[in-house]
Amino acid sequence: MTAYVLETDAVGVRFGGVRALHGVGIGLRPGEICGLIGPNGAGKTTLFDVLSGIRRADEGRILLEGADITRRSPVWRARHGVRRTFQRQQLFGQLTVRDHLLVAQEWRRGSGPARRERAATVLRECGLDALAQTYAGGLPVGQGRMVELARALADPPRVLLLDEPASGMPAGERDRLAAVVRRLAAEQNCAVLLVEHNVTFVMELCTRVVVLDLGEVLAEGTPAEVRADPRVRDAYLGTPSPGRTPTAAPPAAGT
Ligand SMILES: Nc1ncnc2c1ncn2[C@@H]1O[C@H](COP(=O)(O)OP(=O)(O)OP(=O)(O)O)[C@@H](O)[C@H]1O
Repeated sequence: MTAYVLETDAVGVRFGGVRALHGVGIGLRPGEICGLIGPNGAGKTTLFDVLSGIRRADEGRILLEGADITRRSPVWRARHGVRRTFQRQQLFGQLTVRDHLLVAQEWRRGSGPARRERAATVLRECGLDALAQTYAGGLPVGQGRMVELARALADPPRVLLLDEPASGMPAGERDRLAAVVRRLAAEQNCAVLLVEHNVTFVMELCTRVVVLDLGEVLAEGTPAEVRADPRVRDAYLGTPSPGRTPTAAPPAAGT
């Protein structure tokens, strides 16, 4: 029995001549918060697409608790607890915040009162109760991201993939986001994989970090190990060692 709840085995994806992912093998353990970082174009979103089933890998396999789910649809995966958010917000402007959480539970066909109670609990945990009746279309970006997180939690996930969840959030909301994610991992044993360009946020929140560069895993380890790795500094952290030009602008620190 594998220790991983979700893992990739030698995953490869090509876009014509571009090798977006090559031989990628990562594993997520229940209850861990893992950061996924790397320069623009490293393959982070493509990996999320493959994990959530939106894109089919050209090579390799995706395993959920050891079972091959490579050919399973995004809906199947979501119903088996693999949830994600997107880099670009995906809210329904004409629905209220609360309706987003009710719709997310619809497929279970549980009782209406139970779903409403669950929605109220999650809204409270995410600090959104005051916005329950607000239409999502008018929300500022940071609050919109929080609603996306709440929607992903409405039906408790086993794996949560968060694509730049803190972008556009003021510091106070970022703290709440971090608290919600920590509780989810610690209390519900959910595995969290988080793409984020705010390196300070990643290093503080995550227990492990995977670094992608040019479609391959460049390094992985604790935040301290990854920060100290000269290859990561060269490729991403913006402190190149002599003789190499960084492939991307240095990421924002603490913004
Ligand atoms: N639909 C597509 N068609 C062609 N090439 C693509 C497509 N999607 C991604 N790519 C290419 O695949 C590579 C990986 O892109 P991806 O978006 O996964 O990187 P990323 O690490 O998420 O980047 P960013 O940090 O900018 O979001 C890049 O070279 C990108 O240009």
